[in-house]
Amino acid sequence: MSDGRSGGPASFGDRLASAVGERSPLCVGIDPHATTLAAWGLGRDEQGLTAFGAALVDAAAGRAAIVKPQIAFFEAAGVAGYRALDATIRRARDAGLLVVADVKRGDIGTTGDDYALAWLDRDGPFAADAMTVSPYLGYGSLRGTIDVARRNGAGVFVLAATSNPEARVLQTAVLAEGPRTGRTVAAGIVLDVADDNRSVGDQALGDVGLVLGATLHLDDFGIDADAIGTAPVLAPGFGAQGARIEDLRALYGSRAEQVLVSESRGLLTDGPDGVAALVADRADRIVAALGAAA
Ligand SMILES: O=C(O)c1cc(=O)[nH]c(=O)n1[C@@H]1O[C@H](COP(=O)(O)O)[C@@H](O)[C@H]1O
Repeated sequence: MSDGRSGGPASFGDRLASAVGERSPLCVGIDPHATTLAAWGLGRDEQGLTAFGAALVDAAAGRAAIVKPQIAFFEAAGVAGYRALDATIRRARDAGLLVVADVKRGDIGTTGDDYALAWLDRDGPFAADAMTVSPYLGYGSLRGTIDVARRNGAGVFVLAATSNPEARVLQTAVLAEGPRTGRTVAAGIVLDVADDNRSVGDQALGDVGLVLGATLHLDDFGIDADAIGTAPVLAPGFGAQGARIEDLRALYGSRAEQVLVSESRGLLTDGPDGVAALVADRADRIVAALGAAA
């Protein structure tokens, strides 16, 4: 890994910007659902999960910036699943892909620090480039996690407005105290993340990203797209959950260029041999959507 300006590892934001520029802002979800494994003739065991991961990684290589293994589907197979996950992450890194571990971790500070070391330490067991984290124990509880990430040239994606409909009542609630009084919970998180990225200078993309689902309208959550600042946006919800790549600009406005279009099940419909064509289709459609007038 090349050195960054401070002599440490290159930042996640800079590495992500390069990966997007070289390939595309597509994030290929690696979600080995039991039903898909069965349909593909694979077992929910080390061999089957490793084969699934390899098919997705090989299809993503050269076209996607990043892959996102959903840890739940590996964890469901226990220790064997974690061995398959390890093989999948290594294969992705060897292919030049960035990896965001979709673990949705979040705990009190001292506990959170060890989650971060487990997933993001460059010499740690998984050494992913980024992980998803939940701020619902308070944004401040993520401080140690973000510090570990930055020290390792890694990043985090903070859940702000998630794609699932049942999140809305919580994430649109209005804060009654603190510096973000009067803002929605989701908008408060967006502002906290933007401040965090601003605090480390002038990277084109920050190391602290946001999860803003593509199934919702930012306005409905009280979020102003400009407030996102330099945060990269992980946007699940395309494909199986109904969002359309063609709506990228309508959904994310001034920040559409910072969005990682994330799709999982939608890339699995044509079997292992069909993934590469679907990945290419999505990458082309993103380029077309971003090329279209705002
Ligand atoms: O953090 C995520 O990736 C995530 C956040 C969110 O708001 N909604 C969401 O669906 N996800 C994840 O994104 C993936 C979506 O999968 P598909 O609906 O099959 O494309 C799953 O792994 C989800 O856990």
